[in-house]
Amino acid sequence: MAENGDFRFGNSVKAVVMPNGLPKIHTHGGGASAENGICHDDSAPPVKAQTIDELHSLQKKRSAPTTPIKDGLQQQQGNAAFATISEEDRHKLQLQSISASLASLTRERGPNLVKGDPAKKLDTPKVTAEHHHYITPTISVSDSALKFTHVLYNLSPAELYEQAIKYEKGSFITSTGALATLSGAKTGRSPRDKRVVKDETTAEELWWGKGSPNIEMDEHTFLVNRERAVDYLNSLDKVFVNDQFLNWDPEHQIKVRIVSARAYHSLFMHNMCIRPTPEELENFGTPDFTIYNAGQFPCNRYTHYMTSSTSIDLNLARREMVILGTQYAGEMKKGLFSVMHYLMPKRQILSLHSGCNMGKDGDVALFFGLSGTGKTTLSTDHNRLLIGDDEHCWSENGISNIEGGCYAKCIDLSKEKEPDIWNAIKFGTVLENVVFDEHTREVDYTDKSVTENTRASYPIEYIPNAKIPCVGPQPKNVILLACDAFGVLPPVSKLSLPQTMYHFISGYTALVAGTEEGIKEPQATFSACFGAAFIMLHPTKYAAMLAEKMQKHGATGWLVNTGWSGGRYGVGNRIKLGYTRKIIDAIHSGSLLKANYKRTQVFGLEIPTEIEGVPSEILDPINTWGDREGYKETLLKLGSLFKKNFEVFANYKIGQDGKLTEEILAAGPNF
Ligand SMILES: Nc1ncnc2c1ncn2[C@@H]1O[C@H](COP(=O)(O)OP(=O)(O)OP(=O)(O)O)[C@@H](O)[C@H]1O
Ligand SMILES: O=C([O-])CC(=O)C(=O)O
Ligand SMILES: [Ca+2]
Ligand SMILES: [Mn+2]
Repeated sequence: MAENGDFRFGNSVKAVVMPNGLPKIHTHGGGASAENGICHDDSAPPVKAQTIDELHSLQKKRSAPTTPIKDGLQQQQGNAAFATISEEDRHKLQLQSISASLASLTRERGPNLVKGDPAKKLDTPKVTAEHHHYITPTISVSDSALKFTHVLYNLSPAELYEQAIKYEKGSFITSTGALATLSGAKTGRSPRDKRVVKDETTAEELWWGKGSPNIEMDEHTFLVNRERAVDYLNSLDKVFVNDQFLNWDPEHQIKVRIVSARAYHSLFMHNMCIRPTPEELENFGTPDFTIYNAGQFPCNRYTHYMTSSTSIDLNLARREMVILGTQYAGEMKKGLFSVMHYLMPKRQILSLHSGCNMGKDGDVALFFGLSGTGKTTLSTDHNRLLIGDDEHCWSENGISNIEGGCYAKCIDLSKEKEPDIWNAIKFGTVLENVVFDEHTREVDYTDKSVTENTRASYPIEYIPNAKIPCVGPQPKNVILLACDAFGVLPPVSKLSLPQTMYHFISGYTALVAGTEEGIKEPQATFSACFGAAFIMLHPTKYAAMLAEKMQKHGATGWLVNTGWSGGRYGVGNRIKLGYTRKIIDAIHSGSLLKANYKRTQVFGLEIPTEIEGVPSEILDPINTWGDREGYKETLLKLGSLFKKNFEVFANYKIGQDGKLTEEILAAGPNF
């Protein structure tokens, strides 16, 4: 026993004072422990290891089964070629595919890849190493051709936590188990740095010019940036690779690959995209779309078109996206959303910046709105099934979520008002840019020290009543959310179809720029289709599809103001979330459809006179303003902002005959 170097405390321990003054601990040799009836800690069976290394090797067992080997019959039926090959070959194919993704387009060969963490020394990296050959290697190899890049492929959240905490500054575990991270200098998206390759096809198909989010770049510049990102990624010791899916409708699902430099990015996408089962992963094959996220590595300002150190580049023909100079993870999520806004309409499927939930009776509601208007907050509803909080497709099959997770705003998050989101912030959840107590690691959700755009990204199944698979039937209600900081839009109005189209194309919200001190002017924002930053085609294309689908399926449109009441920002207050929830309940239940309505001035909106659980006097905003003149003035001001914004759309025809266009124009403010 003593020879093994262990020692134990007991009444037989003798202290002998050593020359250095410290007592030497002396223990009895074996056998004597039970003698005096004192239970020693060797009463448990001894550990089944002779060395520490051996002990550690016992701790981990091989990962859960890959697909069970299919029986002969299934194989004959042509059930996936992958099932017939050995695991080793399958890994080889996977590495080959990743090496092809990461290959430079100009060098003779792709990077040397090896699977696994470089920190875990592998005896024989050559065995699993894989590179992608273009032509036979020549003698003129560069240093980069000699090094290995480790691939951390579809790691689990636990593994990604370890990577983040060990290697990424600013990564911590919060008191509820979430992974707190910093996204670096950028804490939001950079729409002015998002470029799209303009080629013969996209020049025709996409929306370009004033108001469009598609800032052009040429193919060559894209390749320059792509090479820069790929070289950067290959220069690292390791890269993270996620192979995942988008769209819960199996008929229109796409396969995406995300190559990134940070565990934070890998965990974020693990949460946000649809997670493949081990079997689906084995049969993944070649991705339909690939993101190269070089994160902190900037673009070269000498490169044509570059106006800052950040560039987010989309190439639809190559089905690739390159991210340079921003670590904000939302860039990947919303970049893929842009891709869906191109691919889906080609298949007559409408892509939507909306939340979606479903009642127990199968009634589906969509929640449109710009950032911060309440899509996530209101679609996450304890009494209903959550289909998704941000991105959906509307097809002949019904509604399907594009994503596998949610991305909730956290500023001022409270357990009482948003219990489901609060409880979703646990192990596996990425918490971006929040501030926490350095000792207890309790998050202070009111703290805006890093940014106001603090976020939580979690898998959708963290919401207890998530609807898995995330699909639902044709929608019954289409709810347009606006956070009106002017305080003149009614808390709820029922819309005609042309009005729904008018407000969908307008895409209005108004937030306040600086919320810190003093009263600042609310800033009206108009963003076509409630998501101009992500659409690829002209807004009227999406609007026509929405009109056609709403008409066909008899959906009712609503406009809900989740913003100010009782005066503009600085005078009034934001409508209580509890009231907005009651309004939404009345829409879902169908009771609001049967209410009595009156028509408002200027916007011509139909507003109900009564809603259960909501004080009737707030339903018409004029009642809540002390200053009636101020109300009228502000209402007219907002009306003219709407008119001015809509001017650019006045000349477009919507739908086949253009009849709807006249009706839509007439459905705007009238004064
Ligand atoms: N009456 C209200 N209705 C809805 N949300 C409210 C209301 N009052 C305050 N809020 C707050 O407004 C915010 C709405 O943000 P939410 O995350 O739902 O935005 P979102 O529409 O999902 O935006 P994004 O597209 O950026 O994710 C939440 O922080 C919520 O607590
Ligand atoms: O994309 C983001 O950063 C967050 C989001 O959902 C939006 O802005 O609509
Ligand atoms: Ca959201
Ligand atoms: Mn969003």
